[in-house]
Amino acid sequence: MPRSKGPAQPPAETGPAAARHLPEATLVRLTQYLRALTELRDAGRSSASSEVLAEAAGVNSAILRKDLSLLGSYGTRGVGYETEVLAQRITECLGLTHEWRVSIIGAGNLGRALSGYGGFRNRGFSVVALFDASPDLIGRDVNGLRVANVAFLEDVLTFTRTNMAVLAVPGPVAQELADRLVRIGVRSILSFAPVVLQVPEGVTLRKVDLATELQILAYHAQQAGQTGLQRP
Ligand SMILES: NC(=O)c1ccc[n+]([C@@H]2O[C@H](COP(=O)([O-])OP(=O)(O)OC[C@H]3O[C@@H](n4cnc5c(N)ncnc54)[C@H](O)[C@@H]3O)[C@@H](O)[C@H]2O)c1
Repeated sequence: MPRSKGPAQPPAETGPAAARHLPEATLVRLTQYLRALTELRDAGRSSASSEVLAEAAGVNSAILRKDLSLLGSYGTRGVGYETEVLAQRITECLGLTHEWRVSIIGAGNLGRALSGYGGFRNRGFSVVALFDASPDLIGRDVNGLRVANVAFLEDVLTFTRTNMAVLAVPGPVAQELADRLVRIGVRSILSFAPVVLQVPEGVTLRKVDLATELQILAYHAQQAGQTGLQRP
């Protein structure tokens, strides 16, 4: 892998949390604790009990205490957790003290919407490039980014020091693009393409499928006795 030419990688995490792999469900909840801590801190709370924090995050307080103990954070009896200190601890654990430079491949409906989403930047993710293959889109200004020609993917990824990529392209081209990303040294890929992608060890691939989420919702709705309209 061309490490000298490829995109920048943040330094490996150090410290206690780096030594272990946290369970996926814990990682999801850590992002919820971080959001809750930020809200509590902005509201002037310098500390919060596990119950208050759990309620703000929408989780069970026993689970919260267990999750935070995995980070070595136990809180203080009678005081709870210091919001600033805990927010910093979670930020470090999630790797959010590093700069994450995200390129989006595919400037269609989804890619354009994602590139304009303001919530990435204030969580530490900068969208640095947007690519497409269509002559109708290449060169167009989208949310302050000029759509780059995917033919120059490797050069632009290197130039922009991209270390995370989002695939918002049709399924049939997704694997080839994932392979190109991996070859240039991108190790974190989020795919919206409705296909199974293969990546080598050491590359983290996450897939988002809103249809699956809706199907799970439908299951729960049905279990709760709700019914949709009968499909024709
Ligand atoms: N996972 C989900 O929940 C979810 C939701 C919506 C869409 N999708 C999927 O996301 C993808 C994008 O959806 P959309 O609605 O934006 O589609 P779209 O057709 O609007 O956009 C796709 C874009 O990809 C570009 N493209 C095609 N081949 C390319 C290549 N080789 N390199 C770079 N760009 C290329 C096209 O020119 C187009 O602009 C589709 O695969 C769709 O099925 C997933």
